[in-house]
Amino acid sequence: MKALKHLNKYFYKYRYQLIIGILITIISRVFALFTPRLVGASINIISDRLDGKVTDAVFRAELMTNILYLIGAAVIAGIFTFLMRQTIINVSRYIEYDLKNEIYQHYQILSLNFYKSNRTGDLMNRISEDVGKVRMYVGPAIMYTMNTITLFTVAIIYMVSTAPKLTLYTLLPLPILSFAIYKLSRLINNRSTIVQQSLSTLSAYTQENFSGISIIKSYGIEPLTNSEFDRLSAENRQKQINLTKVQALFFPMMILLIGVSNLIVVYVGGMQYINGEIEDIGTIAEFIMYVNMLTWPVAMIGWITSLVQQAEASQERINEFLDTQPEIQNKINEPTPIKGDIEFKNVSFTYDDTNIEALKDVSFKLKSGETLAILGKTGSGKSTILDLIGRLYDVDNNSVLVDNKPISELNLYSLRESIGYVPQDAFLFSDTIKNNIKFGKEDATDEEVFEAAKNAKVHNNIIGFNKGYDTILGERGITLSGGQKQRVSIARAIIKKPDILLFDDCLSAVDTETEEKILKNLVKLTKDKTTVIVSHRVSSAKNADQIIILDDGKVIQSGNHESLINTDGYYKELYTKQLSEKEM
Ligand SMILES: Nc1ncnc2c1ncn2[C@@H]1O[C@H](COP(=O)(O)OP(=O)(O)OP(=O)(O)O)[C@@H](O)[C@H]1O
Repeated sequence: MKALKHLNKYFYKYRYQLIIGILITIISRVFALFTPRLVGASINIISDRLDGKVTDAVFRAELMTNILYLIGAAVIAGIFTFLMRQTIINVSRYIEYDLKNEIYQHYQILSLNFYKSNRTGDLMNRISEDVGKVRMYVGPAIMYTMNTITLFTVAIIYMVSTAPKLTLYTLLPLPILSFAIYKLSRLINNRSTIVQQSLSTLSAYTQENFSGISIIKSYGIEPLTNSEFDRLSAENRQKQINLTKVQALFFPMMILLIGVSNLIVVYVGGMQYINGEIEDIGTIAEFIMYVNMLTWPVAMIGWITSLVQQAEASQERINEFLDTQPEIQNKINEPTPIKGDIEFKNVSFTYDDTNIEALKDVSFKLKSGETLAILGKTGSGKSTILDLIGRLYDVDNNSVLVDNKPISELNLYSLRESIGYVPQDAFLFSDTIKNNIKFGKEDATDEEVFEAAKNAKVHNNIIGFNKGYDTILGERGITLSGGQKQRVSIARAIIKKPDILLFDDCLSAVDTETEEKILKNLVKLTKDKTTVIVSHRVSSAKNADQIIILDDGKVIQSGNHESLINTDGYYKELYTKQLSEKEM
């Protein structure tokens, strides 16, 4: 139960609703338990009438009163049972909502490394499946526990006061029932977990195939994917059948044990009545009703135990993530305005997970408003420099400085707010084009959106779509071309008007003519902004104040366009090669 302690703060938050819920549960059960007593009393009065002990008038009056009480008790018990669900189950839904938000907010602050070491499916599972299992503890488990305790306490008081010996015999099979249900529930849960796992394998496989459908079609491997799907599906079917087998045992077992209890009541109760140990025949009817009312809650004890065990396991998995501390911590609470000076002082950086030394002794200094272009072969460390400027990873020795301060001494959120980042693989959300651009500035007006799109040279493409800026992208909508995606992504960054702009090879899918036009616009827009452009093309770098060339994490050349084209080396070779390609 240690892991479930995490939920105590929520129980405290909803304490009043829970207390009311518990009181309502008690009231509903007390009223429900009037029924057996009233049925017993009604049979007794019938028996008395048959024996001539009461007059017809008394018989009619008493029977009628009992019937009215029975209806009244059933109605009240019904209303309170409704309210019981409305309070306790509602609280469980509130707690489920709060817990999901807590987990989601925590996910948001965790560092990139966390996302690399955990699979997306697992993150999703913990926030949906596991939270669902925890809710079963918060809601149904608590509700049925209260239900069982109240029902048991009141019923046993009534039963012992009526016929103590018969009570003992009646209750004998119940612990066996509870134990059997517990065992069965565990078996059911184990098998459902196996079914869940096989379902997620099946859906992960299907999802991946749908995403890569164009590859599957162009390679003509549909028969292969069909037979793999068939295999996974057959596996899942077998697991479902195994689960159904044990599930099918649940009700027969309950019916068997209720039957045995009923038999005991009829047999032992009948013998006691004949022997004169119990006075009224109505007691037997009353006890049969108790047995039937108690069987379900007793079975519940077994079920609840297994629910709590599952919730405990799920909460443990949730806590494992909630206890994970973000590697990148914000140490400064007050916002720090950012000017945009950037300096790398002999920066070396190794990725923990791969042990790849991506940067080796890299140094450069960029004043606010200046532009730096980074060129180099693939895998030479260019994107890593941008990641370090956005503090997606921390370097050990305070060697990355922004505004002359170690980057870790700036407010993390101020830093990130001041950055407009265009990644290498433009990611667009399944939303309208307009909202995708406004992502950079939520309160942007339509005019600002159009202007950003014009500067990114994508406006004309967008207005060419039937729904223009309201065109939905992604799975539910149209697919943009690689170059269009990159340009929407640029518009998203420039609409923000950030102090620092980071472009990661974001014009690679754009033809050179459009690139030229976008770069022209960017020169105007980034005049007073610190800009870092990663590229494989000289055309993107030539206007920069500074250019550095990386090779295997090291700076092998630096300078500006003029100086570099006059020096033998990577830049000059690239320039000559790209110039001749252009002329061809
Ligand atoms: N998140 C990461 N985790 C571990 N290793 C990484 C990570 N990102 C990059 N690397 C490694 O670090 C090295 C530098 O990668 P980086 O992405 O900075 O290169 P790049 O110059 O931007 O390459 P490209 O031009 O292909 O985009 C590569 O060897 C890469 O495999």
